[in-house]
Amino acid sequence: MKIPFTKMHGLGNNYIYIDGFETKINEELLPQLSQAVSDVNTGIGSDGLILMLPSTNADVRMRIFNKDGSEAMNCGNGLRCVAKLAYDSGYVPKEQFQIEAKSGVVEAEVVVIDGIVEQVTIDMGEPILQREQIPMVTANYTNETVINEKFPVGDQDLFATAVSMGNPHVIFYVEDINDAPIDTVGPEVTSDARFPEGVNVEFVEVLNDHEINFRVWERGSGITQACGTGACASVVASVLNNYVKRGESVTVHLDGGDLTITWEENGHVMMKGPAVNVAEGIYFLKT
Ligand SMILES: N[C@@H](CCC[C@H](N)C(=O)O)C(=O)O
Repeated sequence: MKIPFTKMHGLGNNYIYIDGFETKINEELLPQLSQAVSDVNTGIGSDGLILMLPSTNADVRMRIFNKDGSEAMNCGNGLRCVAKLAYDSGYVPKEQFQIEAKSGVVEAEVVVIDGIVEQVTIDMGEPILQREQIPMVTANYTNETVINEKFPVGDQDLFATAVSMGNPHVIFYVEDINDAPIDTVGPEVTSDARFPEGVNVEFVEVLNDHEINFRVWERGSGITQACGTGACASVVASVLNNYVKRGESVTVHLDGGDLTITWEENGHVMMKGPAVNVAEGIYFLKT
């Protein structure tokens, strides 16, 4: 089967995008297709697969599969790229519109320069802070929320803040982002039994009350250059830990560039950043 695709990235977090308005793929093949296209040696090379689809309750719908084939509930960088793809390809001929993800419907606004979308703002909605909804399981806990809570990993006592942006995130603060134990703690914590659905693992260095450094080990994909939902969760965590202020914008420096995130007074998290086309082509799926 020949599958037309667009490769896009948001700050280096790159996915293979398939236009599901045009191309219909058997549902059961999607996990294996994500694994196959993501492989840099035998596929195209990506952090996973994203489908842009018609929606019955929004203007367009996104489905996201990680590199390992697991389907995720949400993807911040993916939402910005789907917004660009939907607008640039003419499916959604307006600058403000709605995108449906598995985690719910969000509002998108595109910034168009010379007819092409360059930046996208997404209203990511309200974070989920209740432990059991993240979901995180802890024996005999006293607090409903998980803010700077002792979290032993091996022989170390780390301190965790947990936030869901429709998908689960755990944030650890470090003195220097360059020393973040991303390739040891990342893979260990992502499948820790305390997170029954797994978790995206983030390290944050606070630079000042408007800027943080950020690195991520993504559930299902490993180290990526950026994670939009993770950046949002990290700003929420940084408000909860009194490092930055609610209602003020924070620049998140990720490996692939910067995102501007604000946890608004009304409870919604706003994310603004770029969406970029890389290539178009045909993938040959062996069935
Ligand atoms: N890169 C994404 C998040 C993708 C899904 C995540 N790995 C999960 O399993 O929840 C983003 O930009 O938010």
